[in-house]
Amino acid sequence: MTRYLRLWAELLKLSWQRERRLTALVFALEAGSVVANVVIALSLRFAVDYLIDHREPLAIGAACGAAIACAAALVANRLHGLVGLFLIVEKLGVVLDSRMMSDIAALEGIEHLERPEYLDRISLLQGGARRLVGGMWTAVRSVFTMLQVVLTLLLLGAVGPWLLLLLALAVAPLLSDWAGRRIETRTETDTADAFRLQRHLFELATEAGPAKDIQVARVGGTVANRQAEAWDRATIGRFRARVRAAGLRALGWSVFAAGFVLVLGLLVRRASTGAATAGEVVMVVTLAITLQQTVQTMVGQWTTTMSAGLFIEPYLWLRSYVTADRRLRTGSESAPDALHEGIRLTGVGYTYPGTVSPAVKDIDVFMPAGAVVALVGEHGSGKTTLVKLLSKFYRPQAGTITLDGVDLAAVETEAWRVRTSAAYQDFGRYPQSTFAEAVGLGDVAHIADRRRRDEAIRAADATRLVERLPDGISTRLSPQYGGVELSEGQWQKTALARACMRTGPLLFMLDEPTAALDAPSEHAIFERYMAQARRQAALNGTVTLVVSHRLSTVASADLVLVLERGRLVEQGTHEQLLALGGRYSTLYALQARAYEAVPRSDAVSAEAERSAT
Ligand SMILES: Nc1ncnc2c1ncn2[C@@H]1O[C@H](COP(=O)(O)OP(=O)(O)OP(=O)(O)O)[C@@H](O)[C@H]1O
Repeated sequence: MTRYLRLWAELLKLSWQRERRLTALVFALEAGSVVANVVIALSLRFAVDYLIDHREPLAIGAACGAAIACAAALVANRLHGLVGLFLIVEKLGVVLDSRMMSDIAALEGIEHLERPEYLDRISLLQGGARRLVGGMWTAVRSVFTMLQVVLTLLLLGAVGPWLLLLLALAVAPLLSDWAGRRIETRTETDTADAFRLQRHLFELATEAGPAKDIQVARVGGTVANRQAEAWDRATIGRFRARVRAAGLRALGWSVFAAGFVLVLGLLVRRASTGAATAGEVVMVVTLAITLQQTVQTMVGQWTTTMSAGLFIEPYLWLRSYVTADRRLRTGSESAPDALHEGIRLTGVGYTYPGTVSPAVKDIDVFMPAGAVVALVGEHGSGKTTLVKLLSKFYRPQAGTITLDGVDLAAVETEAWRVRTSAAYQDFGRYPQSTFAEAVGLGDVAHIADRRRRDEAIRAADATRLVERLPDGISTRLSPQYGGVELSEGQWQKTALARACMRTGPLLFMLDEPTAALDAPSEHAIFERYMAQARRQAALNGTVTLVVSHRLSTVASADLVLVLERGRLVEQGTHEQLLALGGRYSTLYALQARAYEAVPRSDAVSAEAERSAT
């Protein structure tokens, strides 16, 4: 609870700093509403008693006081709804949302996007900022509600201390709601994975890409059934929890209602014997109704506050995750300006969290400055993992990576990222941007540098692609944003051009950059990269690391690394590896035979395809 209180205090401070006047207004409205309710009860009491005593002017004055207080309470409530809920929650929600986004973006690693238990929390946080701020405001309101309860009880106590019994009765609905909320929250967390699964399956069946696979494989029915099962698992569980919680709440309210009837009966009996005045009876009835409404409000506020816990927990988790990430940040040294010796991996090993076998193990390799290094191997052999380790997305659990003898872990991650360029296998697409922006994002500091962008486009063999776009580089990359839909190969060329935006990286990584392109296209692009890599190498010793499945394409690399089940099994030049007659030469011979077997007509159409792109 202290964690929640600390968070609310922080959010309140934020509200005060950002929206001082509105925050003050909300506080004034809350206080006004509390005072107005007390004034109503007291005014009604005096109005009735003065009336019975035949002091009409005073009775009229008291009745007017009640009417004015009533109107003020009404206006305060309406205004509060507008100012408190809309302006503050909306405005602060936006601030908090962007804070969360920058926190997530500032994380060095990518585990939070890959591990299901982290993803669950991140997906809960999407759009949760308003609920968080709303929860804080509800907590503030409940302080005023409690003040209302205290004042109401003081007035009731003044008539007869036994009337305080009403408070004890009011605890019943609060307790029952607390128990109900616990059941609901627990079930929501337990069913979060089923909920995520059903959403994923729904998207799978309704998005153009996977829908094609599903249609061809004729598994639409299976996907639909699985989605329905996951949906049932999530919703039936949640429905049952809600029914149980509703039962508990009904019980709590029944206890309160029964006690309320009893207390009122007793009071009427006292009035009939002259132990209480008629004005007091009216005041107690008014106060009892206020108390009942206040308790109901309190329960509602409690429910809202606690349901915000669903977002507070992941939010607090995110903050401690971000803090831990910052603490774990190893590097403080700046990245070198140029590589003179090269990049060395010594005994590097990494096992993904939640898995048993290492994705890469005992990797010992030296990539000399200026070298073009090809990384080959079967699917799942650890190529991408190595690329991610070199990008500092993960920290090696064993061994070290050094740059000219300096441990990469000691180099500040931000500085290292600025000195790397990469086209990853699962590259980003940015469909809402223009082609120029999608390329320029590769080096935001130079996003408007036309010369650099044109060179990047040329290097990625994307000049003809731009010529075919209806608005050239200003074309938006999605029909939804008034642009065009790119093919997979065209997206890949865009990602490649983006990777070429940054000049002078120390490490240039291309993780299957041309997988969606035809062989001649890949060959042409690779040749161009090789020329560019050599130029870069001469300038600052750039190491170019290319992951590819087409061995013929990477044959001219200075060093070929062959990975098998996470281990580096062979390394050398293409010729050395062929002479070795091991894994590489077998794979190469297999691929060469397959190419020889391609009928000429296919080769011609591949060439024609290339010309058309
Ligand atoms: N995020 C992850 N969580 C758990 N295991 C993973 C994750 N990413 C990869 N792996 C596992 O690590 C191993 C190496 O994967 P990696 O992606 O590095 O292989 P790869 O050689 O790049 O494969 P491909 O050629 O298919 O891209 C595989 O067994 C894979 O299942």
